[in-house]
Amino acid sequence: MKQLAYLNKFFLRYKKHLLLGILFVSLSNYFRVLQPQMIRQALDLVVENIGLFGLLNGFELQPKLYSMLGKSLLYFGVLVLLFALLMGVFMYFMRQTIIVMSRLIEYDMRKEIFQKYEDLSMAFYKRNKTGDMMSRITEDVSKVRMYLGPAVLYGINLVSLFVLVIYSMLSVNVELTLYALAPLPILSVSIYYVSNLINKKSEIIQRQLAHLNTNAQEIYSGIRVVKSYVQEKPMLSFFRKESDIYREKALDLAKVDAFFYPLMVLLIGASTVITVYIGGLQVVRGSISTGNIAEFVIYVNMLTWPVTAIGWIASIVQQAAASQKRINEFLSLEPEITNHTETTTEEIRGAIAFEKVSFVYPDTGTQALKDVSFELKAGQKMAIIGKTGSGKSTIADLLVRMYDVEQGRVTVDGKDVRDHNLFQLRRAVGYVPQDVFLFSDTIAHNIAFGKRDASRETVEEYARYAAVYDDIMELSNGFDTFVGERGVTLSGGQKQRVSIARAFLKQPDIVLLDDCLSAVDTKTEQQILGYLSGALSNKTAIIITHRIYSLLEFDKILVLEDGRIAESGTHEELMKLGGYYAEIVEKQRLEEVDEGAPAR
Ligand SMILES: Nc1ncnc2c1ncn2[C@@H]1O[C@H](COP(=O)(O)OP(=O)(O)OP(=O)(O)O)[C@@H](O)[C@H]1O
Repeated sequence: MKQLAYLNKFFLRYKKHLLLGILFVSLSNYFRVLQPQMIRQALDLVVENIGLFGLLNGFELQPKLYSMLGKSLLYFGVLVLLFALLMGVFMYFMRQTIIVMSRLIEYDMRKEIFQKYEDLSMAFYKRNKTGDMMSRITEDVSKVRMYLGPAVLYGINLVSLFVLVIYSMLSVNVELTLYALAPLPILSVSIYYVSNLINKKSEIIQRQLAHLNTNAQEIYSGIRVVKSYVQEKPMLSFFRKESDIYREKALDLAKVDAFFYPLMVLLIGASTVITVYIGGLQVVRGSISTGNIAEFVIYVNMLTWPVTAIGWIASIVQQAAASQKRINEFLSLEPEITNHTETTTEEIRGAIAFEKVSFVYPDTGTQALKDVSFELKAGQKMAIIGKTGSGKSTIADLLVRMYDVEQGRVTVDGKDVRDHNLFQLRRAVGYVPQDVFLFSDTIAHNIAFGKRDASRETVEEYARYAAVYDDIMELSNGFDTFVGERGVTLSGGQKQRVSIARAFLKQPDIVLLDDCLSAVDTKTEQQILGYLSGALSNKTAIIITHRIYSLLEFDKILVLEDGRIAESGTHEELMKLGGYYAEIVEKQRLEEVDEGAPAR
């Protein structure tokens, strides 16, 4: 319950809805309780006049009494209808206030959680599974919404109806009230247990369904591997096994579910029988009227749903508290990477320095960089090469502050990256990460991702710089072609170039390309590098690569080995050194000779 206190700020924000809701619930119940009283009066009128009607048999007055009785009954009937109508109107308003309030809070909460997710750093994304994050923003919020809307609504309804009905019952007869209400607590407790059981079983089913979905999704994504290894049948039997488990659990739930209504009907039946029995004796004793029995039977039935709802509400509140606990866990997290600096008018020139930087990935404890130092003046170009896992991408991550260094310092224009305005710094860097990612949107929107207002001409211009224009024009809808989930309609090289266009369009002060020319042929590579050395000649660029680019004259080349700088210098210096770099250049030259390409 403590967890749900977090939601109070939302109740406060929408207090108008809540207060009006309470008012409408009470008014609706007021008119509801008036109805049995009208019925009691109508019944009493009939019972009282039956004897008189018999006595007047054969007399002229009998038809008059008949028509008078008919008119009175009609009057009561119209009143009951009118009250029912008023009750319905206020019921409509109560839903329009409380349920609307719950939807508005749900909307606010989703936005809040989404924003929190966006603020949290990369380390958070490494630690948590996407499915878990998704379920907190969807299922958990929906469960909390059930508390905010239906549970609050039925809770208010329960209290107001109880006060009104029990007051009306007690004012008729205390003893009959106690007898009539006796089975209701049993109903409430049993419903609580049954709905708890239903919820537990539903959760198991939900989990199994999620598992089934994940499996199916993975099989579809890896359909190429499945088909080429002829694993369709084993996959089907695996899916069937998981589906069988789901079916068993669903049937199990159906059994418990089937108990719900019979149990309710049984206990209401018990209440009605007791009311008629004890009420009948009271009528004989003369302490209540016959109409009171009917009135009580209606009251008891009126209380059935709210009493049933107690168990149901308790179960919803329990679930909402568990969900809110999970949501609060994320909301209370503080992002490791934060911005402490106001936006400045100062432009980033692009001088970069790493000063004795060592870095250990917090989640795995892997030491990725050890004592790395280098300096790059504004406008200089640098290549980083090295074996896989040597720490190249980590340098890029530290520069754009996906992580912060623990030892040493990373500076841009002589200022620690942590003292720069985070967003200005990131905006200044045109970063193409190694794992290229395109959104399920049109190619044009993907390219204009960093500058949403870019015109179509601009998008096309940058697509040309990234040497992907012709490829895009060959697609059926050109720049309006929709890129499917993770860009399935594009080849690896095309995806890389679309991401490069996206980075170039930002007109960055620092270009950071992480191994993003790997799936691109030599001619295209030359086109892109030509843009870098031409139009972007005064911009700083760091290119992480496995290949040596002969076209681009690098001011500095770093060779990383196991997180340390093993070699550093210009092409000529490193060639003279005769180390890893010279070895790679030689290997590449031989390959090019083999392929018949001109060697450098
Ligand atoms: N997010 C991460 N969490 C934990 N460890 C990581 C993470 N990213 C990289 N590492 C580890 O840090 C080390 C350096 O990785 P990095 O990605 O910087 O290498 P790389 O030189 O770019 O490799 P490649 O050429 O294969 O891309 C590796 O041992 C890797 O396993």
